[in-house]
Amino acid sequence: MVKLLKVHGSGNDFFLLDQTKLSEPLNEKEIRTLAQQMCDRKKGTTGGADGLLLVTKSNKGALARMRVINADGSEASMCGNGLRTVARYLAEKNSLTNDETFQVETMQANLQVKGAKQFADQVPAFDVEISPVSFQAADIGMHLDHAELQDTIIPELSPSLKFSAVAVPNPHLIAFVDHATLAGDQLVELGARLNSANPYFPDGVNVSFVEILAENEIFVRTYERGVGLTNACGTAMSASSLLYVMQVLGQRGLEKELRVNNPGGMVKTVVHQRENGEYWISLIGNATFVAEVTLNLKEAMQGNFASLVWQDSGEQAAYLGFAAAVEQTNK
Ligand SMILES: N[C@H](CCC[C@H](N)C(=O)O)C(=O)O
Repeated sequence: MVKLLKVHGSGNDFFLLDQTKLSEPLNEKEIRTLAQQMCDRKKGTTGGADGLLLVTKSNKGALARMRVINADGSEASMCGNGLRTVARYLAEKNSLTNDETFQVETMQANLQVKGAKQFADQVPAFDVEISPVSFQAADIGMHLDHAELQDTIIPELSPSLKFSAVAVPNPHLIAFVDHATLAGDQLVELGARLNSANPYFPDGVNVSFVEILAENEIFVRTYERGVGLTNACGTAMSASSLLYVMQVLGQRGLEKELRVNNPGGMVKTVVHQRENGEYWISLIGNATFVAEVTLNLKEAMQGNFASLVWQDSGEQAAYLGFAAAVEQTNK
């Protein structure tokens, strides 16, 4: 029997598995199969998840490495909401204090993480670095007639929406929209189209619609590659904050705390610029441990969850109270 955690950041939910605790680490095929079986929203007895987060040893001097496996078994380079929960897991595992900064290795970079002030009673929060940022079509996997895309109409995608594209390093396609468009069907239509066989983003892309609510406040809704519509996507909220600062606020938006609402709750972001001009983003939000899940990995890989034991942490009730209060202030 193996212990996993069911975790979430803004309702973007994952199973977290510490591979270093297994006597025999899973191979690539087993990892893919486990993610597909456990994340299935209909088959799993636990309601599934958006993905699987794997904690492994770092070979690049970080405290540990995080791998992100989407619900369909594909691997993402990063996960902002997931990284907050992995940061909390590692801080607790290594008995670190809340303000101690440490590094987590991800596919493209070692990222700085640290504890943050809790969002509410029993709603612990973490602050994680989102980087590297690139606007180059090649880094985004974008095959349109543009080397970069900033606030531009692309008739093949929509006759009226203006799109921007950025890798953070997950690939994101983002449009600022009005409320009706944010809430309408277009996001799912476009997300589904660009994440099945298509000439523009052959490897898929995370698609987000963003509504500006106030000077320091936006709402982001995302259709994720490898998953579908999610409650929230951390890298999408970071990418959207960056574009909002670049295209709307300008210099005065740098180093400023933004409030980013999403269907699963709310996070805060801060956009920074290094001396060499490169941008990076701080993503600050809840890191909730919903339950400890004990199961037999071999059985789970076959979609058999009969011997699974679910031990609730009680944190989710506190999170739901917080999310309800956020929704109330948004009305
Ligand atoms: N939900 C994650 C991102 C997953 C990205 C993934 N869907 C992909 O790029 O394939 C987040 O909080 O940042």
